[in-house]
Amino acid sequence: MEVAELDYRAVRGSFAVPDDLEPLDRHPKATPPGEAMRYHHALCYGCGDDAVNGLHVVVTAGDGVTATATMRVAPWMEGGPGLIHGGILSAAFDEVMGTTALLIGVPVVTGHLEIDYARPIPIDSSLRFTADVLGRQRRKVYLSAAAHIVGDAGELPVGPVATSRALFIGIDPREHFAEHLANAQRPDEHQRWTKYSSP
Ligand SMILES: CCCCCCCC/C=C\CCCCCCCC(=O)SCCNC(=O)CCNC(=O)[C@H](O)C(C)(C)COP(=O)(O)OP(=O)(O)OC[C@H]1O[C@@H](n2cnc3c(N)ncnc32)[C@H](O)[C@@H]1OP(=O)(O)O
Repeated sequence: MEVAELDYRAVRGSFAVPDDLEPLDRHPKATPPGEAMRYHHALCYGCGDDAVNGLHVVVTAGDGVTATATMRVAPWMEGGPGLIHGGILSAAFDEVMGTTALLIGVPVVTGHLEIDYARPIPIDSSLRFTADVLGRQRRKVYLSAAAHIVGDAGELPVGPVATSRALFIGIDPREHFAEHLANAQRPDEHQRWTKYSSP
């Protein structure tokens, strides 16, 4: 089978925050600071309580357009011996920032995500994330985040173990997810997001 060559000039991915950002407001109904942000469904790979193979990230709203999050690095997340797999960490950043964007009242999907891996992250670590909405332009929402290993006494070390930046794109969930709903593990749970009834 012939494999089409990827034209890298056509790849849109880049992270550059534009100069002419629109004013950013915390949505009046956003989760109050200090409370858990629970917007996804119970089987969400990133945050769902019922996702047996999930990350179980817990995101907590902060002040303004910021949030914090926690995740324990479980043994099944191993990549290099004794260390977290880099793709798992990127999924955690994706979840944290995609949820943080909801503070401005815009449901989003990831358009571009980039990670800098600064230090190895051991299995059994507790990670603490901080995330900020940097700005928006039309449907484009720009975020950054950092991860620290929480010490035994709950303290944070000086430098982050990883940092991330991402561009998320605002969507209408009813439109965006409609044609894929039949593949959901529990299609009935998504009725509030979709305008079509499940099969
Ligand atoms: C059923 C119920 C579920 C319950 C939850 C419902 C509520 C949802 C709430 C919250 C969910 C949050 C979940 C957070 C955690 C997980 C997040 C993920 O992992 S999401 C999965 C991975 N991401 C995708 O699967 C996207 C796949 N891509 C697409 O679907 C499209 O490409 C999409 C929607 C992103 C954009 O397509 P277009 O046709 O709508 O819009 P265009 O015009 O192409 O882009 C809009 C603007 O964005 C720029 N843009 C788009 N992609 C870009 C990129 N990669 N790099 C740079 N710019 C990009 C464009 O240049 C354009 O910019 P200009 O306004 O013209 O300036």
